[in-house]
Amino acid sequence: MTGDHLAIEVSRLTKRFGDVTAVRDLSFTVRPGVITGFLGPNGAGKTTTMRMMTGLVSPTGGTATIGGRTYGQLARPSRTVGAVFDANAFHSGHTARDHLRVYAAMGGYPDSRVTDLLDMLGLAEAAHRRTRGFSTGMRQRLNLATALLGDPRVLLLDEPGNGLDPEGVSWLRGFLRQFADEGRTVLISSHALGEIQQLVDDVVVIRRGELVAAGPCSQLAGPPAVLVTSPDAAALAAVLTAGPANGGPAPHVEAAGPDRLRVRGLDAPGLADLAAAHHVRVHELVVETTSLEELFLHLTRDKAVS
Ligand SMILES: Nc1ncnc2c1ncn2[C@@H]1O[C@H](COP(=O)(O)OP(=O)(O)OP(=O)(O)O)[C@@H](O)[C@H]1O
Repeated sequence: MTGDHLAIEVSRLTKRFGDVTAVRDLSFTVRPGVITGFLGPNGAGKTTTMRMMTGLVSPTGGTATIGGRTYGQLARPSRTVGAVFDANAFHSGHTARDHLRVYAAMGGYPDSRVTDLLDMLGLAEAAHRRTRGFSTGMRQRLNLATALLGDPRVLLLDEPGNGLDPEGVSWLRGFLRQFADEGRTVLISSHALGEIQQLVDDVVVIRRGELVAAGPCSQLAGPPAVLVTSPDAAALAAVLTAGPANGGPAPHVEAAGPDRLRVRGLDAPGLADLAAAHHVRVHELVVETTSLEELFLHLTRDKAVS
């Protein structure tokens, strides 16, 4: 199956609940083969959007399709899309195996699939324990197992990092990476960036139901800046702003302290070489990358109303 069959396409999606517009004219694409983070502050509309992707909520306007089809148009939806929404949606008296068997029976999947998934998600030893005693991490794994029953090619996870310990996050990262490396599509929502920053390749950022930014993290964050410390900072700034001898664009330079400059548009080796060529002393070079956290705060900050 080629990638396009696995892309999620959200087009002019809108959802109103009475007076509340939870999602407003939202459009973005989620591509297969990578992990996409769906980010936004609490109440931004992430869950509502994901519920519309899976037919649990019907849009007021627009469409959400998977491989060109709405959820309702998919022949066997659980073979295409697996979704995890609520970490606590278990019958507390059921064991992990019971829980999976109920869903397997509903989807028409064999018992052997239940056994395989319990193994695959590290739940084999807990298979006969009642879910009421499960930790958050175990609940998340069981939810994931449920979503994976149909061996779907698209996985939607709503706040999967919630309550996971570092080991759980690391396990989830490995699991999702493998899933994406097989060319499948992964969309995971979060309002807590720290939880998914190490996990995602692309991001879709929304705020108050509207798109704020979308694309690969590396592109959104922009090229890294280089912080250079030099006792000859003024001389270095002059050399830099004069631009390269070949007439190419000059890097952008700003003061970042008495002996420091922040330089964009020239990488650290280029900067060091240029300084050496002009006999300008350099004491320190630090490459500054914008973290997703900073980007997110910047993008979702409430702008002053003019
Ligand atoms: N069934 C509903 N009826 C009325 N309002 C709703 C309903 N579901 C969601 N909303 C409202 O829509 C808005 C978006 O909610 P949603 O749960 O989609 O946001 P979210 O980004 O997932 O938030 P969180 O990170 O807190 O889970 C909120 O204002 C919420 O109160």
